[in-house]
Amino acid sequence: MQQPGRLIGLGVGPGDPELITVKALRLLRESPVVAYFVAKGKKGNAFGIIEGHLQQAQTLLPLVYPVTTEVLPAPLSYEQVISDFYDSASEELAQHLDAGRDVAVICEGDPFFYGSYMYLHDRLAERYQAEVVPGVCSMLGGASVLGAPLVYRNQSLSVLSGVLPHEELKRRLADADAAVVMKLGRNFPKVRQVLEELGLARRALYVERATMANQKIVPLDDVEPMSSPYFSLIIVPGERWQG
Ligand SMILES: C[C@@]1(CC(=O)O)C2=NC(=C\c3[nH]c(c(CCC(=O)O)c3CC(=O)O)Cc3[nH]c(c(CC(=O)O)c3CCC(=O)O)/C=C3\N/C(=C\2)[C@@H](CCC(=O)O)[C@]3(C)CC(=O)O)/[C@H]1CCC(=O)O
Ligand SMILES: C[S@@+](CC[C@H](N)C(=O)[O-])C[C@H]1O[C@@H](n2cnc3c(N)ncnc32)[C@H](O)[C@@H]1O
Repeated sequence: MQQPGRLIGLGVGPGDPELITVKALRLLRESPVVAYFVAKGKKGNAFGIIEGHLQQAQTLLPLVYPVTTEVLPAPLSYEQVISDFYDSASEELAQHLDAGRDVAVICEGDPFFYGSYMYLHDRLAERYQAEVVPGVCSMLGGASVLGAPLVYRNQSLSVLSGVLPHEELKRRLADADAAVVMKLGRNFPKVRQVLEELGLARRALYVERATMANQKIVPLDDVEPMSSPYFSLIIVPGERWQG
């Protein structure tokens, strides 16, 4: 019987192509099938990071999100559409794995840090051998380009989703020594408002597409509310410790 292929979750870092690990690069080059998530009509951030390393013989498997920001007509629900999408993407991968081919799923940043790969992993890792290669995640790429040490001594770091409702975000930020707020995009105006209400806006730093060629660092006050892209984050660094 044919030995099944390996499922490989491959972190490729936050954007700068030099921030990929030696191991990820080796496994990328060795994988006959390379899968990647991508929004409709876009090139894919993860794909853009590694495309220069691809060889002709490799099979490319774009996994195109059926929806990211679009409003769905009733009776479709976002959760159902997304869950069906992960089911069918998993089956597509399973066909290659059953045929003995390794599949590398390339992931922007780290695969297990808010990565879509997790949903494939949850569906497939019990059936196939799975290997995950960590990547430099966006908040660490962000801290480095912002020149912002994150946490000193005994401080704790809160990683928050900008999708949280106003009051919950406020409660969690009020308690945090240091924080990273992910998933800005349309959530940006709410997040900035919360930071202002807590008196944290002056400490907060904002970056779009950290470490990518089109990276943009803008003072929080100057960000156009509706122009913040999904690939942006805010860091509230821990108070400097006079060590
Ligand atoms: C709905 C929404 C809300 C939310 O974030 O919760 C959401 N994505 C939104 C927008 C959006 N997503 C993307 C773009 C194009 C970006 C561009 O190309 O510039 C845009 C913006 C646009 O389309 O304009 C692409 C994308 N998405 C993910 C990755 C990375 C990866 O998968 O690794 C990549 C890059 C792939 C690549 O290119 O490499 C991953 C995730 N995105 C999810 C949800 C989760 C999956 C669904 C689920 O299961 O719920 C998951 C897994 C995160 C998770 O589960 O935490 C939010 C609407 C917010 C709003 O309303 O404004
Ligand atoms: C679906 S999560 C993917 C996170 C990724 N797996 C990681 O390890 O960072 C997408 C969110 O990560 C953040 N993000 C990812 N890459 C980024 C980058 N290069 N610059 C700024 N934010 C980024 C944004 O907050 C975005 O909404």
